[in-house]
Amino acid sequence: MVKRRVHVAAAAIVSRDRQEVLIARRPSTVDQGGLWEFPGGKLAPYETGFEALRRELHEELGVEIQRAQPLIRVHHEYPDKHILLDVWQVHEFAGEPFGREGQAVRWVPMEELVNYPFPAANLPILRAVMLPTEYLISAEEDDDADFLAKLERALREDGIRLVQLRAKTLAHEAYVARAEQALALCREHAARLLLNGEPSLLDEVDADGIHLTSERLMSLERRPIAEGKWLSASTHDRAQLEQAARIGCDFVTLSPLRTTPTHPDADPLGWHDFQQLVETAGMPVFALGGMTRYDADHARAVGAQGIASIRDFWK
Ligand SMILES: Nc1nc2c([nH]c(=O)n2[C@@H]2O[C@H](COP(=O)(O)OP(=O)(O)OP(=O)(O)O)[C@@H](O)[C@H]2O)c(=O)[nH]1
Ligand SMILES: [Mg+2]
Repeated sequence: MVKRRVHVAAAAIVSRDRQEVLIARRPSTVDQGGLWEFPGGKLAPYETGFEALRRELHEELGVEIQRAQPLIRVHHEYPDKHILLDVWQVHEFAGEPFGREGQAVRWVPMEELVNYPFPAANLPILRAVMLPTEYLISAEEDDDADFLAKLERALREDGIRLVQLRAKTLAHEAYVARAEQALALCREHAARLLLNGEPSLLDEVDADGIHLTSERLMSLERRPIAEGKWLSASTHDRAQLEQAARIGCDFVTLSPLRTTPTHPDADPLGWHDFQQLVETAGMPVFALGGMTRYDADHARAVGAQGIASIRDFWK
């Protein structure tokens, strides 16, 4: 049997302060009734995703979208159909949203989203909504004071909210000590800190998660940390992306987009191959390798969550 292919446009409407997101409950009489969802619906013939989004949000919530940006595309196999969820982050709209079709509609704080039952296809969307568009990877620094000053600047001036502590040259004790300091600073700025290293590091430092090197990623059989923590990984090709999905990574970096001074011999992916790999990744993907924040909009346009960088944020 050839499965029906359904293309759906859906909206993550995020409050101005980025603290809350609007969700709606599907009426109990329809497919997946009673579950919560991001408002939206199927594309009509000849409609683009964005046109469908505008029409559906008018029909379902009574609002007019003014500014939206692609957030994530999720392919999902339901028993009876293949569904493509084409999700947009809505930044500006006119009107006061309400359930025009009688459905419950609610603004929910980001960290409470996990308490609402969503369709199976929605997990990557929840992750994408909660993540920022910029992922800072820290540079090697010999001195703790220099390290903290640069991290503090990035948090304060660049508004960084997601940090990976990468420090290959530090011995274990020194790494743990630096991680404690970085964590305190990140907390002050409501930023999340992931530790690049062994998953067991979380037993020593109560950071927000672990970032796996691609080598460590490939050696694992299952997710090595609790669901409540974030798990990210470095990937470079389809096999690694598939492994990341298999063990339940929350998001990944995919590199190198461009050649960089740190990895001069690596073959760059370029935007075309990057886009193809991201399309079926099934989780948020940060573009890495020669990226600056000026690449973030383009990265989003080809399906990425945003950009990851050392150099652009480490000053
Ligand atoms: N809108 C929306 N649909 C979702 C989400 N997650 C998810 O699996 N779906 C599925 O995508 C499909 C979208 O259908 P829909 O019922 O919203 O479509 P629609 O508004 O055009 O409704 P209609 O067919 O009654 O006119 C359903 O099979 C639904 O279960 C989500 O977050 N938002
Ligand atoms: Mg709908």
